[in-house]
Amino acid sequence: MSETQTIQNSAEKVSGASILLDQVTKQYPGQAKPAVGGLTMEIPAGSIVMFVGPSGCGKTTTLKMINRLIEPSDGSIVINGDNVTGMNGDKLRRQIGYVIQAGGLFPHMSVAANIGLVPKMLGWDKDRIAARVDELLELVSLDPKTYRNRYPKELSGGQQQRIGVARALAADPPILLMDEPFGAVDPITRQRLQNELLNIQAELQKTIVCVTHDFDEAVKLGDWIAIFNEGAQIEQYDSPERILANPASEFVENFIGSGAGLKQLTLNRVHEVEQQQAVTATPGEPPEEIIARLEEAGQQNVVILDSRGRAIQWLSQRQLSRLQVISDAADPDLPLVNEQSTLNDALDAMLVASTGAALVAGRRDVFTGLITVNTVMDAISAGQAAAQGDGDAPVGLNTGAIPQISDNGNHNDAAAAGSTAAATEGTAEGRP
Ligand SMILES: Nc1ncnc2c1ncn2[C@@H]1O[C@H](COP(=O)(O)OP(=O)(O)OP(=O)(O)O)[C@@H](O)[C@H]1O
Repeated sequence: MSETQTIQNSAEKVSGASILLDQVTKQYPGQAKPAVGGLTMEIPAGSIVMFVGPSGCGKTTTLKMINRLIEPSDGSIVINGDNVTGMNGDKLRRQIGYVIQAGGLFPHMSVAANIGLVPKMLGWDKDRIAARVDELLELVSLDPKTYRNRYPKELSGGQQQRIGVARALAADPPILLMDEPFGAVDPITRQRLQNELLNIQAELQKTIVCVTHDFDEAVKLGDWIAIFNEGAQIEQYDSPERILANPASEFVENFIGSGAGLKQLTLNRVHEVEQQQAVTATPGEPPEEIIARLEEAGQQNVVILDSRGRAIQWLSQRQLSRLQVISDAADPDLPLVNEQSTLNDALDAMLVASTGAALVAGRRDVFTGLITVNTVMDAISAGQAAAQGDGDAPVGLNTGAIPQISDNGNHNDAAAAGSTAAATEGTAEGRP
């Protein structure tokens, strides 16, 4: 790939680019063993791939070789079919978003200047940069008027992290690399940021490679999870469902830890299951009219929505019958979940509120319906059954070149035989 080349976006809806690590090795000077040893790995366009594994196993080194912040000692990085190993590193990095813990923002630059950094380097004019900054602030759920002129120290940890994501997305790169992006925030903010990332991804379909220490985070965010052992040896590279249902080795079993059954709950998100419609009303509506509507619909409870369609109260017929007027006060204890929340989060919300259902909010927190305990239980059983099937995981191995793809789209027999032989010899092998 020449220095003037740019990464081409994939065809169709996916704006992400495919990445292939082709027999990549990193040997740091003075180290006995390579930090990354002969790693071959497909990262499909438009998917989220999570890197997990014990400390020092080579996750960050592998990530940083993709944008060549670390130069591989051997092997190549191929993006959308183009070998980028010889490309100018700075130019490559302007086309790959990079997010690190706590956002990695420049403290002396305003939010707008931080976000506009790469567009400015790319020579965009001022108006275009300003419009892009505002658009990205909206995307990460921060009001542009309030935040564009602030400095990083005037932001919470979660807000800094959002700006970090906005900055990485500024020039609309096809690839986003994230190194422990949510490591420095509290668990609730972390959950919210994870949900936001999933919302953004649903819209943008980037290729996201993310290093995390948190296996639950990997399960929640990943389309695919790569579990590495020392030297970036792949122990298993597969869907979260299948890793949980069929760990490839004792190492993976230990890594998942106890409670694999419960982790299944984090596999499904609220938007993937059916929601029940609810009777809704607005503040000021006469309670007796609402009761009449509930009776007609054969329902017990009504959801009160504010002027922006957000749920603020959830009242039973009995509560309604005692009220003169429906106020516009928001009940702080509502069992509220987001469409991107996991079923685990939804069950939690129901348990905390001692209710058999939770209220679901979609984009901009608009109420979309109810999720019930029964729906959650059914989804868990269905998920467990589905995880038993064989699927088409991307290739990940440390045993040589990527197997050739035959005309019918399968990896050919010779390569498959090679993989099997390697696996029998006890070499790390990503496909079960
Ligand atoms: N600049 C360097 N020089 C020499 N050795 C290094 C260098 N950077 C990393 N290493 C070594 O390479 C190995 C892999 O490090 P890397 O940071 O990629 O691991 P990691 O899996 O990301 O770890 P962690 O989860 O602790 O962040 C480690 O043994 C580390 O000590």
